[in-house]
Amino acid sequence: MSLHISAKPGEIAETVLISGDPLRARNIAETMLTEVICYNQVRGMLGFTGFYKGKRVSVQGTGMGIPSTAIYVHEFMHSYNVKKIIRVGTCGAIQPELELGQLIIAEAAYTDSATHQLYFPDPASAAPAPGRLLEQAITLAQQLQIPIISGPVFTSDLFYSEAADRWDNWIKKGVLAVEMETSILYALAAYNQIEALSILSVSDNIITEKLTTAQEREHASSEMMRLALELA
Ligand SMILES: O=P(O)(O)O[C@H]1O[C@H](CO)[C@@H](O)[C@H]1O
Ligand SMILES: O=c1cc[nH]c(=O)[nH]1
Repeated sequence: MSLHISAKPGEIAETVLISGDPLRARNIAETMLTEVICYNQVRGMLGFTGFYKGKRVSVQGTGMGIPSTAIYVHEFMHSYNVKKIIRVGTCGAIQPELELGQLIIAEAAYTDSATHQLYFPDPASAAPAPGRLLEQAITLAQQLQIPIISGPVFTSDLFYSEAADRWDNWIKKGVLAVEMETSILYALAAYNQIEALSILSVSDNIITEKLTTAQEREHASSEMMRLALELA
């Protein structure tokens, strides 16, 4: 047991899918896994372990943002010996051509978060996806004929921005989308030499102002979940 996860030793698999939304974690467990156990309900951050095509995998809600995600990623690595973490999240696209539901594989994550700068002091550099999951996911998506695009994302501490020009520089740099967890996942995973990847589904386009509902975000894209589970 760790402070925020009540799983007994051995109850969490070596590969964990994480999602900001704990109800998305439950949805993945209920619809895609067999022989499921719920190993965590502490603070409502649901965690489940089950099997996908015979392979043991866990899925855990982390809550929103860098500080909350850092707690779960730390406890997975240091208390449960987790070796691969795959984020299945939603994001707001900042390139106008990106449609709702488009899957993005985060090659790297920029951020202006001060927490992240404890690991990556240069805010102009992006944290790359650590390990081989990135190239494996791109190959697998081609084999499974799941349309994806890969590129950099931006991890923000703010969901709502008051500044109208907040994204201008990042749009010019070719950043595809904004979300709130990937940079710390990549930084902590690299620091501890484990593998990590974020697969994101576009839930809104900040430029065109197209939106999905909260319920659609809970269920997100079934192709994203399939790609993540095949990768696991
Ligand atoms: O869908 P999830 O995984 O929660 O990810 C995105 O959605 C939340 C904001 O609505 C933030 O956590 C952001 O990163
Ligand atoms: O962080 C996020 C996630 C989804 N959509 C956004 O606009 N921002």
